[in-house]
Amino acid sequence: MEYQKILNQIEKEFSETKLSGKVASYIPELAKVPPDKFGMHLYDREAQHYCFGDSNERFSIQSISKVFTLALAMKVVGDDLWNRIDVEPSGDPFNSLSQLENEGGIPRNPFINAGALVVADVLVTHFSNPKAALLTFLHEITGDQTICYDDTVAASEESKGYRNYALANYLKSFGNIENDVEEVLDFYFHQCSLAMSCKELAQAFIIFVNEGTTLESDREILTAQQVKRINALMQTCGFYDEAGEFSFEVGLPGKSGVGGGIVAVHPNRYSVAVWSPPLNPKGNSALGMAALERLTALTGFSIF
Ligand SMILES: NC(=O)CC[C@H](N)C(=O)O
Repeated sequence: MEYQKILNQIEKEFSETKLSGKVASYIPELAKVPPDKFGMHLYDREAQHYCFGDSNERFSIQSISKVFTLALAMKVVGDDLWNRIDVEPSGDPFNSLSQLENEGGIPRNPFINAGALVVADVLVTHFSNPKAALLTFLHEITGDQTICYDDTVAASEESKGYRNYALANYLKSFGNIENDVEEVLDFYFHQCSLAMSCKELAQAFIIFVNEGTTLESDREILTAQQVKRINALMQTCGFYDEAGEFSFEVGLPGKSGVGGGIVAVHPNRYSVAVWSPPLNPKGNSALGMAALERLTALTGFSIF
């Protein structure tokens, strides 16, 4: 498959496009990111790299981090995790509070903020230094020791984190947060602040392409069964109330973040990351979704 040709075509097609959408501003630091950044990186199972644009520039991965924390939590607590979080699409925005009341404090899935806060709580319970444990995990799967948190972004989100404070306190009132709310939120804001490039994200997500094993170092990080479950969750819940639309347009499991990044995987073929900061009304990168739609249209295959 001539991936580089296809990527070049996507870059060309969108170079003239007038950007729609708005850069996230509820986290003040994110509002400073230039809206015209655009990059894409595809990494295939033969360990070949294809890219264009700003694919080597690090950006705030935000909710994409929820895939990493979920993977780590599944490794450390196994199926017990599912006593505290469900695996159903929410059909609601990522930061919604409303379902929690009717559903007794059990979040619909691990990718909405409520679910990710419970995952964060699991990691805070399990590790004496959860922030260091998450970095070690990322360094292991990417082989890159320089990936780290952006403390300025974490502090910026904390300063305006009213909704996540509300969610964490509400979950705690149902007994679904074990630790101190401040400690869980500090971990959560840091995981969201992780700075990674499209290339690094595509490399990290290759484990979801390659049955849980890294390509270059051949390390088994997750079992094939765990990968099946995480890919299923990305497919059904990775884009909140736009998960159906992403499936319909792109046809791959994936995860977005309000920093404008999207990562998607084609099991057994490739992982791909795209970055364009302006978001559509559902909080997903507008250009990123369009570019991935072109990728599966031009290659002629998706998982369906
Ligand atoms: N969808 C996202 O990327 C949201 C993550 C962001 N840190 C928040 O909690 O609001």
